[in-house]
Amino acid sequence: MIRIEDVSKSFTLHNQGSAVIPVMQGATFDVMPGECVALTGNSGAGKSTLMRMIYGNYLSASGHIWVGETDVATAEPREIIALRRATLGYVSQFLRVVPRVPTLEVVAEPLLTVGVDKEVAFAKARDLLSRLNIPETLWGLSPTTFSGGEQQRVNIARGFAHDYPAMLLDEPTASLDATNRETVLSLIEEAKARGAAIIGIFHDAPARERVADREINVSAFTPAKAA
Ligand SMILES: Nc1ncnc2c1ncn2[C@@H]1O[C@H](COP(=O)(O)OP(=O)(O)OP(=O)(O)O)[C@@H](O)[C@H]1O
Repeated sequence: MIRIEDVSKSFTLHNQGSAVIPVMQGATFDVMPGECVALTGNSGAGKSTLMRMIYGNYLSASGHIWVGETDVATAEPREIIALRRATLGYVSQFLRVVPRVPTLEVVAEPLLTVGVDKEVAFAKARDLLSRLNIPETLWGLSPTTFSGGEQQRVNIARGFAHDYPAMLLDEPTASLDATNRETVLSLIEEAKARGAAIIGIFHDAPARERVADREINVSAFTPAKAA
């Protein structure tokens, strides 16, 4: 479902004499439907950079990033938008929403966008919000004023609303209490069971050991330091 082929990346620091910093070289691996692969490696190894390239936020310098039939490395912006809408989900650590939209709508929106019936979409949103212990009294309010933990749980509910065939998870259990962490791990297990291909960064080692089928140490793709 996801195939990374010989991907490399360097950053050009335009404000520092256009210094070019190579951060990745020859990244190659794939993720099958129903499989969860955890990216590991030291801080600075390039885990987040790789996730951003797969989501199409960073352009890779070379190689291919297949998500289903789309090569994110060479896709047009409109193809990436279509991919994100139906195929590739991304649960980041922070919620970014349009102000004044009620929580229930924020969570149902990914389903409404792919044409799911309004009642079905809102029923799914209610179910996820209850599972993540967001009090019903908050569902009609915008999450902009919610606590950090509440926003994170709304973000997770939104990220799991649509059954994406491929998902990127950036520290999905970070700073959650034990009950909500358990719910998130169950959501990941359910997504795998329905065949989603998942790539995640989990600093929470027990969580990683539970949901990940394989680990890819991104340090293996760090370019050798220039002599
Ligand atoms: N936008 C950027 N401009 C310049 N350099 C960057 C940029 N983003 C990342 N880097 C560099 O790329 C390297 C990889 O960073 P990245 O954030 O991907 O690491 P990471 O493995 O996710 O680390 P952590 O576990 O600390 O989050 C680092 O050396 C970082 O300084």
